[in-house]
Amino acid sequence: MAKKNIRNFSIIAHIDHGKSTLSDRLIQHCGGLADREMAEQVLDSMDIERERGITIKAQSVTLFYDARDGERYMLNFIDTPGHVDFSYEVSRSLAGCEGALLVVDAAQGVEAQTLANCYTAMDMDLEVVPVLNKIDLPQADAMRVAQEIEDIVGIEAIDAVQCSAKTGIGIEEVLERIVKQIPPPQGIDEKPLQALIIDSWFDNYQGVVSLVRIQQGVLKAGEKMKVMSTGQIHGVDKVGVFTPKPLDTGVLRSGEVGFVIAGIKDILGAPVGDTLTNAKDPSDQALPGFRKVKPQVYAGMFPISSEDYEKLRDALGKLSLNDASLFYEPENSGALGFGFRCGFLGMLHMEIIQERLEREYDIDLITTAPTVIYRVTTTDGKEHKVDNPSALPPVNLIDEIFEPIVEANILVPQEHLGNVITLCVEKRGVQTRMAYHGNQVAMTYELPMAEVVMDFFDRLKSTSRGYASLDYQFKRFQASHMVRVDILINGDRVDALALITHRDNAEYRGRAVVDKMRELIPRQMFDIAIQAAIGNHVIARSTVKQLRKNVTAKCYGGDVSRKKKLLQKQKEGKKRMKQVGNVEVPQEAFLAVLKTSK
Ligand SMILES: Nc1nc2c(ncn2[C@@H]2O[C@H](COP(=O)(O)OP(=O)(O)OP(=O)(O)O)[C@@H](O)[C@H]2O)c(=O)[nH]1
Repeated sequence: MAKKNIRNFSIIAHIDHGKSTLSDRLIQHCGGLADREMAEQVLDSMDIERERGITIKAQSVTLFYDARDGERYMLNFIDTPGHVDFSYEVSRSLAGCEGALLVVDAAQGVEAQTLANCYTAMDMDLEVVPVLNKIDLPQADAMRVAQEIEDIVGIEAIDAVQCSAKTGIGIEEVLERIVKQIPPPQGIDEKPLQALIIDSWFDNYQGVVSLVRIQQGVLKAGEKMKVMSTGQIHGVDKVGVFTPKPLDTGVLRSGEVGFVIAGIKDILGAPVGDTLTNAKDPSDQALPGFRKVKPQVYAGMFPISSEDYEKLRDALGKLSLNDASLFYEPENSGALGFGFRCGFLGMLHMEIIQERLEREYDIDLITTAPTVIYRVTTTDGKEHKVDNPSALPPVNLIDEIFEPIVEANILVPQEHLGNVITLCVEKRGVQTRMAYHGNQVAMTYELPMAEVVMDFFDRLKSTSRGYASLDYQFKRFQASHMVRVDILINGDRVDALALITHRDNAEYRGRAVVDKMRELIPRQMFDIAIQAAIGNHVIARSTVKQLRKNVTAKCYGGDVSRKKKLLQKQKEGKKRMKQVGNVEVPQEAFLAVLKTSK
């Protein structure tokens, strides 16, 4: 395809503004799928994504569009995730594009997440094309929302295309705008190959599949390619595009986006952000790649059954291949045995990884309370990074603890402003900016990251009836009065239950965990004391009273088989327990800490 007839674009949209529906419509309009195949949304391909209705991994699809000017165009659409946890993946997808559609729900208006992603696109010099979706809704107000886009985003939007991805109105106009407004890619086929790896994933039959954007040169099946960071050389087996079904084309030229399969079996063989080049005539320069994202939330993941340890290591390895932000290293806990300390972008990311491990890899897990990274200076003048409460130095050696602070941008309609401000204050937030745009209020807060990553997003949504939206990024470390709260069971400190919290919240959280544990730990043959303590100072305590439990007492008579069955059942129940000293603690109790944030 001539370069002037290629368009590479992404869609930027807030969750639920209709990105998936619109992309399916575009695919349908260009004849990529039969009607019956449209029943399933195509681009959200992972099970979990479909169930939660959110888009996580970048995917791509190549469409052929016969435009009104009589020319045929190749449209490469690269999907982007919409959730606040995944904004780094957005910049990854955008790196393969010259333009982006900014899809805004014509009833809801602009939301914070859209804003952040839009600025990323503008920073990368992409052409941003506004699209007002859902104009079929009676409450849609295209003029108001167009004005909002101009005021808040700062791009021209008065003659923005209006469409309904649901009914199909305006879809052809959207395609026309893509062709007219987004510039074609640059790049010269005759130069040495440079292909940027946008995404890589593991396919059980074909090995590693990579989605690439060819910046210059040509990538051909049958030739040899080199992975620039490692110098490894592989024979190129297959090259093609997703239409959305994989279609072998045998070649990808500069400016094009498609997949490459080169029999790479090692899951680290084609890292995202790396550059592929031709082995015979290599480029001497790698592409800039992506900003490395650092995990922000850490938690321990332990297999319930210790036999699953190797399986867990293998699964984490596979998941981290196309998820550069997933971090893991071995961790050993006194209470939970061998497992991994894992780092995530946020709580949603953590939940998704946990679900995938349980569902796709069939591993039962215990996850410990998530924590952010603290910077700790000790009296010997050293500085430590602490991502695990149990690794916090003893109180008497600590000089100061610094906690991460984020800058959060919040957009909220005026009627919910009071509630949102109350929430931010409760979360120790400090307002730094506030501006009115029509009915919307844009605020900037500095908030402790620990407060934001826990349940802030959910609380924000519920306190504003779903209307407030949020975007945040790390700003700096700040000295804070943080303490470690230990949980003791019959005098034994349980490392997996320790948590770091602000001194002002310590009593509340200690009390909440102790109460929750008391509900969850079953009575045993002796009293169980549960305590929360800061150093040696106990801040909350509670007792699970003893009970002599005789499960077989109900079986009068000599029915041995029934007695055996009951004993067997009791034994199975025990498998889901962890032994702490002489106390059996059920798995749910380890999760209690998660549910007691304030
Ligand atoms: N009335 C109306 N509803 C629409 C339109 N487009 C999408 N929807 C509905 O809006 C909801 C969200 O649409 P999705 O396409 O799943 O939204 P999304 O932005 O892809 O969401 P994520 O995948 O989570 O990023 C669905 O219930 C759609 O049926 C439209 O033009 N009109």
